[in-house]
Amino acid sequence: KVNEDETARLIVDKIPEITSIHPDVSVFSFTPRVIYDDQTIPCCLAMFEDMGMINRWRIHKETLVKFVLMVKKGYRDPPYHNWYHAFSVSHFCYLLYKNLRIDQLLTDVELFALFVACLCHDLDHRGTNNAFQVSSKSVLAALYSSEGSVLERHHFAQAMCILNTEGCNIFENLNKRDYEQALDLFQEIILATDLAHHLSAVKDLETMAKEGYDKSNPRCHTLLTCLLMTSCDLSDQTKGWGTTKKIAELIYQEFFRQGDLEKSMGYRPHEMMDREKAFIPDLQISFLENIAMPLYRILGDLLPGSECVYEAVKANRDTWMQIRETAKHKPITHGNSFDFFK
Ligand SMILES: Cc1nc2ccc(C(=O)NCC(C)C)cc2n2c(-c3cc(OC(C)(C)C)ccc3Cl)nnc12
Ligand SMILES: [Mg+2]
Repeated sequence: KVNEDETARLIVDKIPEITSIHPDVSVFSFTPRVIYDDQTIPCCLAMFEDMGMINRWRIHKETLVKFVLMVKKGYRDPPYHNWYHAFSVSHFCYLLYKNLRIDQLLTDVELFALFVACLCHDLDHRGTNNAFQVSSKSVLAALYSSEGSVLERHHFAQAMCILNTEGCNIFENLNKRDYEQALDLFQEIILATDLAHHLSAVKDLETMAKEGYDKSNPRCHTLLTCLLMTSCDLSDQTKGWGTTKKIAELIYQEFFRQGDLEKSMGYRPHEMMDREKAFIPDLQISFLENIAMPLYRILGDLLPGSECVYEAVKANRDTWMQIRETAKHKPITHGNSFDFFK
């Protein structure tokens, strides 16, 4: 439940000038996770404002405040897939807008749908993945497993519930055409955060990177919007080593809890979810080499000026390789997988 006085204060207070949140808030190296929890909503309002979305889409401030508050409260508190993940993902979308002028490649409806999708893309995440929904016969699997992307369909459904809540529909003043397009894009972008969907699109993304972006081609718009969403989703990997290390701790806390659940259900968990088998440096090196680096490589090919982002991800992969060498030369410890995080 959204408490009244918190809403009232946010509505009465002026939306802060974005640089008053932090002077470096619009540079790629800035880590949004340093922002205090009670500053995250004012920062979201400031990002909407700074991107000109409040005026462009005639969003009532009260509606925007209620919407963002409902979204923040719509996240549970697993180690990784919580509100701070959604907030940091949304901040990277703001960085793409401020630094790479993506407003010259996408329409303003696509940009708006993308930023709102960043905020909502993991709503009500339980800290377990799609495979677990099916193996545990969860309610979500019962609802969505026939179509696939079980979690992502739920995240979208939760977002629609918020938009359909009295006084929370930030799309309400869009004309009919923009409204329908925005909601279609919104769903498509959230479904694009399913890793399986991304992996099936990589070939087409690589072709587009080679042939170049054609602004008049609708397929290019769809591919780019999905690529920008997944780039935002993984953006913790584009910061310094301190963030990469901290995120690995959170992700494997979440993965190992799922593995423990799977063991208690009589299943043998995936190695990356088994705290007794996982060797995190190897797992992170393969995730960065097979998923993250190719993704930001394509982004760098398509968006001049974003090469620095790819270089940051590569540097983090290199650091994991150093960690791996050191950890491998240590005597086998029978501690748990987080030992080298000490
Ligand atoms: C630091 C970091 N390590 C990860 C290590 C492994 C995996 C994983 O699922 N491996 C499964 C095997 C079959 C490949 C994901 C990881 N991961 C993600 C992530 C990305 C996702 O999909 C998009 C955004 C489309 C790429 C979807 C869900 C998640 Cl949790 N975000 N950060 C991470
Ligand atoms: Mg997700």
